[in-house]
Amino acid sequence: MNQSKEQRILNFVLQNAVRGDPCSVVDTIDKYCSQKEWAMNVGNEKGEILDKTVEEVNPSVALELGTYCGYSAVRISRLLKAGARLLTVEFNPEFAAIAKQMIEFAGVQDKVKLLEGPSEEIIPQLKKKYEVDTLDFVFLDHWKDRYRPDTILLQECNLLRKGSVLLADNVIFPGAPDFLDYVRKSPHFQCTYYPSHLEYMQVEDAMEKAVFLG
Ligand SMILES: O=c1[nH]cnc2c(O)c(F)c(-c3ccc(F)cc3)cc12
Ligand SMILES: [Mg+2]
Repeated sequence: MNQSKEQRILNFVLQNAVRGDPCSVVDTIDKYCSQKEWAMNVGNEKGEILDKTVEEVNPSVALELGTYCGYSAVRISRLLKAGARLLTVEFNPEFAAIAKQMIEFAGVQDKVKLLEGPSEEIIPQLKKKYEVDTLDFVFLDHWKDRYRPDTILLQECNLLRKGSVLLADNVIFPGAPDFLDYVRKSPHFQCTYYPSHLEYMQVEDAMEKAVFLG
């Protein structure tokens, strides 16, 4: 049976990146996806905005919604301090299987817990099943129609504390207008807009940072 694009990306990393070196994994995925096949990794330009936000927050507990091939899970976890952890949620089992191998090859498996299933089912389990108190950082990079409901669900589950930082990818393309409207109008969030470009393309995109005010 012929390979999926995601399997081709993983194979390229296994053959060309340095095992145990997260930066080489990130750079190798970017090389493949800019030169051979486009894929929906956050990419290097928006990835630098992600890096700066993670470094600023320096989270002990981080959540990612939308693992895909593991690019941003590797990118985020390479910046985490000793003992800090990233929980990453992926709905698609094929993507989750690729991401698991990507995370292990990068050598960040001790910092990353990959949770397979729909975000709306996993978020309510984080406190009891995954021993989360509150989240310091949340990267929203899954399905654009879930950004707003999952942000509300995180609040309902008391997973955000004063200062928790949400960072959302693709708020321009494909776009998450209801999410932007919600966080920008809410008195509980302080928002910042970061214009950028769609990964590997000269198409406008942006990221939105929303700090929970309690
Ligand atoms: O579904 C997505 N989840 C998370 N991130 C995405 C992304 O960064 C994209 F560019 C895109 C995308 C897909 C097709 C296009 F033509 C343009 C952007 C989709 C997603
Ligand atoms: Mg994205």
